Amino acid sequence: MGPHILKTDSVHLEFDGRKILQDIYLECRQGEVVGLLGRNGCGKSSLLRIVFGTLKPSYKHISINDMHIYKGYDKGRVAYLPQHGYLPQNIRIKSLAEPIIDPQFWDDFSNHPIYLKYQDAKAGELSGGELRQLETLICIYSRADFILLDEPFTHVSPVQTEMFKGIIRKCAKVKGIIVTDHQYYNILDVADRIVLITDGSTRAIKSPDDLIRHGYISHII
Ligand SMILES: Nc1ncnc2c1ncn2[C@@H]1O[C@H](COP(=O)(O)OP(=O)(O)OP(=O)(O)O)[C@@H](O)[C@H]1O
Repeated sequence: MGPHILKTDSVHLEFDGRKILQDIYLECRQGEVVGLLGRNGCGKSSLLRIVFGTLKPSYKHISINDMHIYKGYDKGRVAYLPQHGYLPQNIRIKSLAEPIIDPQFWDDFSNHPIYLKYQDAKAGELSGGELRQLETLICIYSRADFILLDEPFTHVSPVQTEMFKGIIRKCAKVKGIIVTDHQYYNILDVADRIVLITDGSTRAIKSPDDLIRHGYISHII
């Protein structure tokens, strides 16, 4: 069997009569990193939440290998790193992580310094940045076939960003990963393909110049 393919199509999302998403096609195959870009408020987080299953639009069609799925999180097929924390505060990190982490990546995860340091601590005992690091690692190394990452680079130091990019590339050898962040240069670096959301629609980006043409960046740094 070929690589699994997650397809998201025909999403229609409105808030209070305001159209947010209307002409969406987003595909992700196991083995690739798809970068999702777009201006503030264009609907990137909403789209990831729709794929994960925690936001219900008026219409959507989501499938894995052309089999319709209702909620990405069912059967753990899709994992999602939200912009804001998701780990419960009062359970030890070790107990939280063990059932979530993909066994093929357990050695990588469990030897990571942040896990070695905090495996017996509870989420509430970590600093904001440390917690973000740990949450991001747990999500990327999770058992899901498809990983959705919402702003993994935003609250971490440059050296952590480089480390995350390496882990994303490694895990994407066997998983499909969709990642969004306003650090677009890191997205351009880590992604195999770029999709931009503008005016409620997805557009395939072929070169950084397309990002200028669509008004997402004014120049390339
Ligand atoms: N629960 C809600 N009720 C009303 N409007 C909402 C709700 N959630 C999101 N929106 C609106 O939908 C639009 C898309 O929001 P979303 O968070 O998906 O954007 P985004 O592209 O992820 O933005 P950013 O880059 O700033 O994080 C925004 O205009 C936002 O105000």
